[in-house]
Amino acid sequence: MYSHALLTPEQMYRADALAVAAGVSSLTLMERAGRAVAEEILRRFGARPTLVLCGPGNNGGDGYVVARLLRDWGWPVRVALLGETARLKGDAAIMAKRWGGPFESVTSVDGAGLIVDALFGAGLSKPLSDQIVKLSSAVKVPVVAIDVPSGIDGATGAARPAAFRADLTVTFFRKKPGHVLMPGREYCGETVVADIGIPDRVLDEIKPPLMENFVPELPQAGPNQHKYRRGHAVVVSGAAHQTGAARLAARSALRVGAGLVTVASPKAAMAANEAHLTAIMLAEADDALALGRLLADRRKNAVCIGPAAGVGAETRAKVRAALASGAAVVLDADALTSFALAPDELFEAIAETPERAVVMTPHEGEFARLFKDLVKESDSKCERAIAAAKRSGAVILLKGPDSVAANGEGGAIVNTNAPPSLATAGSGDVLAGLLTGLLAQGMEGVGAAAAAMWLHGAAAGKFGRAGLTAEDLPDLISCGIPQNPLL
Ligand SMILES: NC(=O)C1=CN([C@@H]2O[C@H](COP(=O)(O)OP(=O)(O)OC[C@H]3O[C@@H](n4cnc5c(N)ncnc54)[C@H](O)[C@@H]3O)[C@@H](O)[C@H]2O)[C@@H](O)CC1
Ligand SMILES: [K+]
Repeated sequence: MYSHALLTPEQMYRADALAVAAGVSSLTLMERAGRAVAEEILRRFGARPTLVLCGPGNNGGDGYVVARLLRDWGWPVRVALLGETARLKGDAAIMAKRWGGPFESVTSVDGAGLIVDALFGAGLSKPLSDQIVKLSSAVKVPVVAIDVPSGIDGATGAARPAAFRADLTVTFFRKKPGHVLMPGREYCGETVVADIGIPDRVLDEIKPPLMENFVPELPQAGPNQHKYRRGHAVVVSGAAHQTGAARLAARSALRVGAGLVTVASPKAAMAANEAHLTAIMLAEADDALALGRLLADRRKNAVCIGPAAGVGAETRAKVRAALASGAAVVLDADALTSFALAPDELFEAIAETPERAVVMTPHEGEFARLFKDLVKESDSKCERAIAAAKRSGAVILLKGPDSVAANGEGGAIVNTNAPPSLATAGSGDVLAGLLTGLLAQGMEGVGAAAAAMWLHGAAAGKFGRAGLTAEDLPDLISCGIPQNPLL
């Protein structure tokens, strides 16, 4: 159940402690951790002069194990220690003794063909010293980081100045948020999760609420399926010269399996929409009142508003009409910005019908407009999204290379399959459409958000060459949606 879980450093300490309580000694965990790192190194690199940089805590302890094993396997290994051997404690002191070789001070990386970064892991608590900053800036050879690259916050992915840039990071039991959130993910290079014998059942006690790439079961059309049972999605069109975004969203909703999709268009944009739509239906809804009337038909069970909707009172009124309809609502782009001066009005309107799903899909700029005080550097992207979900009563899909979907109960899913090619005009409209299509098929909010961002990334990944445009994306969804795309 917790195969996709992410553990904060605190939760990882707890997992270690529960494993120890269950009879695995902490020294055994350290030996296995170091062995796992050494084996991953052996798998990727030929023997070469290796410098293991060891810090004062247990991350350094893992480093001594790596040094001993590589040396025993015939590698030329040096160990540099930050601090003094006399001050080492517990398991790290034991492993330093078992290394049995000389200790250098941490002054230079000259002569090394590979660096093992065992300076700081979960225990990083302050900025890197000038001495370490100088050292990390001088590294020109491959770096293998133990647990996390030194200088990266395992809980948030934040990078201290001159954090180590690893080619490979080996962590233990489960990834930490810092391995998947930016910029941490970039500093980790390839991340490998090693099994060090912590039993999975410790997670039943910890109940980690954060996950990576978790996609719930997707809706499937059965043999007796009828289009009216697959939901009816409505996408609100922008003005006459701003209709493309809504059509991209509408096409995506249809591709992802909504039974019917209607574009609700202002009168002046009818001709433009009509000229471009075939399988997707078109209905005139010139103002909020008309949109409310259209949505009074309860078979229309999911609405998307925001893509090129325009910023202002008209969009605010349409958002209120969508929220009052009782349908699931996706609020994107201009629908969010329209409430920048009065976010509480939006949250109050959401609170009026708490039983239906509302999902907001802000990028960082839109997020900052609605949740100014939640933009704190010390908080992880997951914490910010969860806090925003709690305040707004909506599921928050906070977009970026590390999109996060969070609900008000404190759960969050980080998506890591999105290639950089998704940073293209209209890509967000497709995401909003996928989400609307999944909600129309009855998925609950955070599940639909997780599935939409995963399918979005997977579609872009399938394109597999330069030149991806948002128009390509809906058709790449059509390659069949497996029951669980991660299997
Ligand atoms: N039983 C366990 O808890 C296990 C822990 N393991 C390893 O243990 C690590 C955690 O060990 P620790 O909790 O000892 O933490 P660390 O080894 O990450 O660092 C803690 C030490 O570094 C100092 N420190 C922190 N930031 C500093 C900075 N910027 N400049 C100078 N000194 C700084 C702290 O004062 C403390 O002495 C994990 O990352 C993992 O590598 C593994 O051996 C697996 C088992
Ligand atoms: K490290």
